[in-house]
Amino acid sequence: MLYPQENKIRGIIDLNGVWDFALGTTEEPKDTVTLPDQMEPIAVPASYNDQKDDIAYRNHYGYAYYRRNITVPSYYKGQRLVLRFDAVTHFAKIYLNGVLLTQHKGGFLPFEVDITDKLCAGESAELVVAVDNRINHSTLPVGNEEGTSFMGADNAGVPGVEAAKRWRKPQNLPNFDFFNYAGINRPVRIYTTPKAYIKDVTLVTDIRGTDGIVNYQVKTSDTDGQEVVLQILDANGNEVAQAKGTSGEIVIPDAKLWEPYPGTPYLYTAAVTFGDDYYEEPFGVRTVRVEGTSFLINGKPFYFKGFGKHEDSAFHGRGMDVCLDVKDVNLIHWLHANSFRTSHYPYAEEMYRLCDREGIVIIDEVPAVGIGAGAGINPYETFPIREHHEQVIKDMIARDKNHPCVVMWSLGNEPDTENFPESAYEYWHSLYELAHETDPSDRPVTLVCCQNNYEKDIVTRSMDVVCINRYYGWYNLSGDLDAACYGLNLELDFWESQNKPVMITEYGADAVAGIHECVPEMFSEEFQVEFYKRQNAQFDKRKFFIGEHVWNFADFATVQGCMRVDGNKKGLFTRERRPKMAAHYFKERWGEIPNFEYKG
Ligand SMILES: CCCCCC[C@@H]1NC[C@@H](O)[C@H](O)[C@H]1C(=O)O
Repeated sequence: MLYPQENKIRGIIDLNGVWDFALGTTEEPKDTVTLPDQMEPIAVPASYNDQKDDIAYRNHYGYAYYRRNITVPSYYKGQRLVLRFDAVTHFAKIYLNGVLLTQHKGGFLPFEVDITDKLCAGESAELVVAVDNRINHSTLPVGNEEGTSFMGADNAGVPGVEAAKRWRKPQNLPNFDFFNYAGINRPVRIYTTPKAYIKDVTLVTDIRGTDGIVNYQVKTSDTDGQEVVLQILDANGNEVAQAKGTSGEIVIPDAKLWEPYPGTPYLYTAAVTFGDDYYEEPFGVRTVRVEGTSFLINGKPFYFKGFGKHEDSAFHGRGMDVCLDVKDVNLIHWLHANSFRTSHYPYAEEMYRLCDREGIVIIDEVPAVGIGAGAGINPYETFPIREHHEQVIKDMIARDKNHPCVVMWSLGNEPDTENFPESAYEYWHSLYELAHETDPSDRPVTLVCCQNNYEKDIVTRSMDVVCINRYYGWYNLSGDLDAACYGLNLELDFWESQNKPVMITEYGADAVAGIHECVPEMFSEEFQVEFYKRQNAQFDKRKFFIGEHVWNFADFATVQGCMRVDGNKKGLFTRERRPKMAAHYFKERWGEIPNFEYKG
């Protein structure tokens, strides 16, 4: 799916700004919608939860309604009009002049609808978005349907507690550790194209000697066979190659490669012309593949230095904030980091475009988090999520397939892979194959694994890269870093025998900024540093170990719970991006670790 673009042919009508808003109920609006008289202001894009200090906003459960008028200027007469939502979390029903236009399930990927025959140039209409924030066993991310949220506490069996759980209003119980922010979290736009238009562009790059190879495919609307012309422009806008036809191979002589920062992330542009339509797609010439226990970018063994992140900030909630994205990218450079995982959902397209430009490597993850319910319930037999899971994998790859910064797909985070190993293997291996089949560039595919019995888990070892989340010394052996390193090394011995590249995709300790101890203790900044120092020393001894992603880049919001101190405090930075001691530690450590050939 192409990102909306304003150029010499295509136009954009920006629908961001202040809309009207009202909380609804759990009753689903049908084919028509009527809105309450009283509505309040709401900013788009942003989650609605923190835009008003009102527990009803914060803890809402069910539908919420957004409304605004839209107008198509008359100078777009004769153009095709497309209404595009970059993300509405989690389920959206879109109404034009009160009549249902479309609907979409999934809160982290774009959807669009052609409104050419619904709204004429020079006309206005009322646009209404009904958004449902409820999560359960059929959604991704997964919500618990009874009991508690992830890390929630309970005293099951106590009469008063059990009665209160039956008495209380239905509410979201996230089976994941991030606040269930909801609403129109990313931009809304109408974009225009000619009636005969470019539907999609696919670019697969390779390196042959000093030449760059671009295998391309251009999909177009059905028309009378007008010609496709594809120009490759260099960073100065000069044509370096050209091809005609809807698909083919283009050679870029002496190509400049896309290299991760502090290398040069050189970007070319594929300028596509089809009839009157025109679209420019930036791309980079680079290769990615796994070879033995190495992860090769441009044929060189890459070492991941970075983190799991979140789209999370004050006021915006999970709403897109390009200022914060630029700030975070600059902090990534400041840390001498080179990568991050889009935990636990695909991020806004603007962040990938920024990382393409800045040479930051991304592991791209679908919102498949929370697939597990303990040893008693087999989620693979009871959670109705398979079809939706396949859809989000296809949609993520369709959206992000041309980004040079994306080097691996993650099928999900911390599912249950040990209690029902055969069911788990069948579920995840078929999704692994689907991702490989779907990606034209056939990137490596992984699944991020939770701290578990790695000897029983037959899924994690079957991935192209073993990605483990481990909390030795935090969630187990708490505070005892000697025992933690002993246990960690036993597990690393196991992984050494698997002959796969292994990276840690999460490890960390909550540190409340400002808590200091001469003798490091949990929740102090000193302990967070000591935790990393000790465990990194173990990783450094293992050549098959190809990366360290700390959890998390920054503190972030979660549901309330007795294990969360105003959210999750495992950040290297506070939520306001103030560095803790651990940020300074990693800046020094990562400043000494090269992107390539680390450990020889
Ligand atoms: C009991 C062991 C579970 C460890 C799971 C650790 C969790 N991984 C997924 C992340 O989204 C959480 O924030 C992280 C944590 O809690 O800080």
